[in-house]
Amino acid sequence: MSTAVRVRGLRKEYPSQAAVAGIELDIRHGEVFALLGPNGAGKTTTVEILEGHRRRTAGTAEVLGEDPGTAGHAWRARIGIVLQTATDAAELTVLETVRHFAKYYPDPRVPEEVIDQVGLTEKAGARVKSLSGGQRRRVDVALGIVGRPELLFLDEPTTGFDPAARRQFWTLIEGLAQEGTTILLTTHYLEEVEALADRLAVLTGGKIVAEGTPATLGGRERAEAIVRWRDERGSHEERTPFPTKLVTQLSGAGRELAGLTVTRPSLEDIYLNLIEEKS
Ligand SMILES: Nc1ncnc2c1ncn2[C@@H]1O[C@H](COP(=O)(O)OP(=O)(O)OP(=O)(O)O)[C@@H](O)[C@H]1O
Repeated sequence: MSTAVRVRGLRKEYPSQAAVAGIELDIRHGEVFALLGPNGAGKTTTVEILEGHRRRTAGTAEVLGEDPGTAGHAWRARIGIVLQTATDAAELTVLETVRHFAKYYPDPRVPEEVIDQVGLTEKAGARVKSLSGGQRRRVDVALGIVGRPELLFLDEPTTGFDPAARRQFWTLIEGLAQEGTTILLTTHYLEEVEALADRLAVLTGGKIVAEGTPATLGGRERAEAIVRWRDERGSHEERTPFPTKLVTQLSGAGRELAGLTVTRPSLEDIYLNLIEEKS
């Protein structure tokens, strides 16, 4: 797989602080990559530089083979963007809005199909300004994908979605990924990362502090398991790298262990540890 996004030594300095303080990033074609980090970590700044919407102070960035700071219309037609702030509520209907945006692209998706994919078919004839916040966010997603982008930027795409809409959105993203779309996602939802991302990077204070797959981030796969059980002496908890061995010993000759659970740290546990260590 070749590289869709390549970033070296990326910096963005404001008079008061460095919002991005030297980032290296490689995202392969067809990959779903998540950027995570607390508020103010530099995620949106990074993504906006890669979209060509913000100038960098130093470093290099290559997105679909071009420098986003100087790339032109043809490049812009190959990327899709869902910004953090919702589309201005217009007088146009959902269908009119999606049709309007489709005209900017050389090979757009069929507007009605896109509206169906984001679950807004019943609202196709409604004015965008009459929609709820979560429904408007779905319009944003529709506008981000109508141009059939090779690379899709999603900045906190599911904020304001109800749980069912979020699941539906994940299915949509999985479908786009299967078609080969490269996706760069920022989100605060760890379960979203677990469901969608092939790889992720954690950003704090403008720096990448960890990178990996959801299963391996921060040594997650090597983390000790916690075994909990109860017996006549009370509740017990033991940490061990070998939970199967411990459970086998405890259960002896088939003895049933009351309240037995074996847990490993969740992605959220790992993430929160990383953030705490670095702050
Ligand atoms: N135009 C600006 N002028 C000065 N500082 C800015 C500007 N834009 C962003 N910053 C600062 O840069 C830092 C990074 O902001 P950024 O929006 O990239 O964070 P983020 O990780 O996307 O946060 P969130 O999760 O809240 O969206 C913040 O401290 C922010 O205050």
